[in-house]
Formats: sequence, structure tokens, C-alpha cells
Amino acid sequence: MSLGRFPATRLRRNRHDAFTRRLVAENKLSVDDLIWPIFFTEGSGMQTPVASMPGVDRVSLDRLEAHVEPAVRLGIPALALFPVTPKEARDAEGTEATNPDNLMCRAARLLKRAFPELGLIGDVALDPYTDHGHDGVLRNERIHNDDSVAVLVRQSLNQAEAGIDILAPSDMMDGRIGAIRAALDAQDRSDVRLMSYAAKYASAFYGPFRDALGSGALLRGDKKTYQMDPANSDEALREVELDLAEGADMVMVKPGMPYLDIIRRVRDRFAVPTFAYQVSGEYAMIMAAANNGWIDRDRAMLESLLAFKRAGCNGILTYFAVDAARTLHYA
Ligand SMILES: NCc1[nH]cc(CCC(=O)O)c1CC(=O)O
Ligand SMILES: [Mg+2]
Repeated sequence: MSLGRFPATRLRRNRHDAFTRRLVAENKLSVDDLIWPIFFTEGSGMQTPVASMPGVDRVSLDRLEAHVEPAVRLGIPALALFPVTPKEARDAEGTEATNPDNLMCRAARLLKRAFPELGLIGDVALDPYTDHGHDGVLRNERIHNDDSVAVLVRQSLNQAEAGIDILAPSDMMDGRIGAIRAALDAQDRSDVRLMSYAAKYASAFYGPFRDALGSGALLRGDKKTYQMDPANSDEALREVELDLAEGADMVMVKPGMPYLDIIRRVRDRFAVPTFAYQVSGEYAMIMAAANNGWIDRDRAMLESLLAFKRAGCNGILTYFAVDAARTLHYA
């Protein structure tokens, strides 16, 4: 006997075959974890690809129901809605955000009628509506926090009225969760959920999204005075703590893959429903490599989504949602 020559514990044993690997797997991705962000436009008969996001289209409202139907059939629980506002409807104050007949509200009403069970998540921020491309209102070339929050509150009530189930403020103004929650309560809308983009970083990975919305070319300067510095991690915990105290039901970390450490810290510290946004640039990277034949798209897609689960996410906003759901169903 040459005890000591061989390890008593051989972790490879549990990797021996597929059934054992299935038995010992710690995390699992399911369709229930997927939130699908979609883009839609005015007009009719339109379906225009986003060049920097292969496979992602902007569809006109008349095509929205048909566009969304496969996601519903696959069991995706919720959509995140992003309206592509025409240039003419943008102004310095983002006034269109509070118009009860804006594109967002019409889309919400249409989808609620067509798919009553489908969760609708409304983006709360002014960048689709401002002519300078910022998420808030500009005063002397600065984004004014409290004036922005006042508009965001009206935008939130407007979306809730149109049938949005979950308001998702992505603007990063201080105090907006508390202000929105108070306004909802005052209108007897305490059932509207708030998914806060609590730790949202000033990131290069939003580029393709801004292409999709047409806000990138308009953007004056950058968003570093309100979105977080990628250097920071403790600060993310303070952001999350404040949003929870102000009435957020769920929190989000964004972008996703470069910030898995933040997701894990948030989940460990607060043990609240935690989400990540696998943003446009992350999607674009995987698609670009896959379309060059450099990585296997489906495997990279599923591995990246599983990584969010492992990091502690309850769910993921991903442009892969429909393809991932299909893969999971037919796996
Ligand atoms: N309110 C803006 C907003 N909401 C969602 C995204 C990015 C999503 C993505 O890149 O997929 C952004 C971009 C930004 O902050 O400029
Ligand atoms: Mg904050």
C-alpha cells in the first residue's frame, strides 16, 4: 500500500459522466431567469436590424405582437421595453417621457391586451426623449439631480397608468427610488414593483444600445457624473442599500459579465432579488466572435448566462433571451 501516493479525494470522479455532472451541478439556468429587452419604433411594416447587434431588430408597433409572441410561447416571464423615439419628439427636458400617448405607453397597452400574463418592465430614464441624449435634464451643462427626479416621477406614473408592471429606473439620479415609490403610494399604486438599476456603471459596453436608440450620436459628453466609476465596488453596496431603503423590490447590477464580483457582493450582503443586465456590448462581443467562427455561439451564450446564476443572480436581462429559451426547451 502506498498511501499518500494517491489522493483520497478525486474531484474528477464527480465529473466522470453526464448523469453525475447533472446530479452535482450547483446552478441551473432556466427560462424563468430570462428577461428580454426589446426595441420598437413608430411607423408600420418596419423591422430594422441594429448593425452593432446582429440578430436584434427594431420593430414598428404594428409588428410588436408578432415579434413578442415566440417569447411568450417559450415562457419568458417578462420583457424590458425600450422605445426608439423619433428625433422630432426629443427636447431638452425629455417632455415626451410624460406624454400618455408616447410610444412606450402605446406599446405597454398593446402588449397588456395581447398577453395579460406577460410581465412588462419599463425603463425609467430620459435618454430616449432628450435631444442631448442624457438620462436627466441639463442645467448649465450639468445634469440637475432633483429637477431630473421630478420628471422621472411623472414618467413613472405615466408608465404605471399604461400598464407597466415593473418600473426600472436606469438613470442613476440620487433619491429617485424614494420619490417614485412615494408618488406611486400617493396614487394607490403600491403594487407596482421597482427594479432599480442600483449599481449602474459608466461603461463602454452600452455603445450598441445607444446605436439602437439613436441616443449615442446625440450624446453630449459622457455620463460619468451620474453613472458609477468602474473602479468602485464598496460604493455599489451603498447604492444598493439606499435603493432598498427607499423602496426598491429588486436591484440590478449593470453591465453584467465584467461586474460579476459586484453581483456576488450584493447578493451576499443583502440577500434580495438581484438581477444583471448582460448589456448590448457584451452581446455584440459574443456575436462578433461567433460570426467570425471564433467561438461557439450557443455554448458561449449559455455559459455566460449560467455565470450570472453562479454569481448570485435571480434573473438576467439578455438579448439572447429568446435563443436561450429555445435552446433550454430543446436541450
Ligand atoms: N437609460 C439608459 C440605458 N438604459 C439601458 C442602457 C444600456 C443597455 C445596453 O447597453 O444593452 C442604457 C445606456 C446608457 O446608460 O447610456
Ligand atoms: Mg443611487
